[in-house]
Amino acid sequence: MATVGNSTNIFWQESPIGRLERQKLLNQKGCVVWITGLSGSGKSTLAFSVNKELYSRGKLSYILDGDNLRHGLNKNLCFSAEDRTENIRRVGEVAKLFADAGLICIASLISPYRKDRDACRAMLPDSNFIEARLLVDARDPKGLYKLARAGKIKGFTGIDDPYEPPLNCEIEIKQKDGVCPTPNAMAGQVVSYLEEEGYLHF
Ligand SMILES: Nc1ncnc2c1ncn2[C@@H]1O[C@H](COP(=O)(O)OS(=O)(=O)O)[C@@H](OP(=O)(O)O)[C@H]1O
Ligand SMILES: Nc1ncnc2c1ncn2[C@@H]1O[C@H](COP(=O)(O)OP(=O)(O)O)[C@@H](O)[C@H]1O
Repeated sequence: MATVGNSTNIFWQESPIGRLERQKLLNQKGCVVWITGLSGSGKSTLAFSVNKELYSRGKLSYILDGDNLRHGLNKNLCFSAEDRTENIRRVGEVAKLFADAGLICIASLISPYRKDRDACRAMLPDSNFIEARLLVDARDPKGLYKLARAGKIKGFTGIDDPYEPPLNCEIEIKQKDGVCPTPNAMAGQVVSYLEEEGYLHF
């Protein structure tokens, strides 16, 4: 008998087909690529590009994008510190399931708090949490910064809400001479890392 959180009398059920069998089937290793950065820094663009590049190499990945998940799984959450923490916790748990399924799970969320990202890292076995930080000038295609600067959106990350950069991330994507790398170049940096670390083969 076990108690987990608020659940009592629950038992873990182990399937005879496990992570290793699925990884062998897919000829890849499940992991989470966690993309963090300000709104408009290119998280979704990078996620799409990595997803496409992996697809072209016959590798299965799946994107968990903050904006999209707030249309469903996380539609009851707002942008208070408490709700952002719950947002990241839920996505971390879902990402863990996708990695266990053998997929390369690409999570792209602002995830502004270091402790929340570190909690997701701690959910994953071994070193299967790869944190990629986008350190580039944010763009404003949705006009949100303009609204936030005008005081029309309160608690906007980077304006009147905090962003805590990673202290030790696996991948940092930066501008060179003030120029942002192209989406393909950014994705190349991530895919090369996955290749070098052995995630693209079983
Ligand atoms: N207050 C505030 N602060 C930051 N962002 C805001 C806010 N309100 C709405 N949005 C829009 O929500 C998108 C970010 O959602 P996330 O789930 O990634 O955010 S978080 O990780 O919980 O902080 C973010 O999308 P991206 O621009 O793709 O990052 C915004 O479009
Ligand atoms: N590497 C890049 N080079 C040029 N434009 C980019 C690049 N990455 C993203 N963009 C553009 O910047 C804007 C914000 O990108 P997006 O991926 O939506 O960011 P985020 O998901 O972090 O909010 C979009 O208009 C996108 O087309």
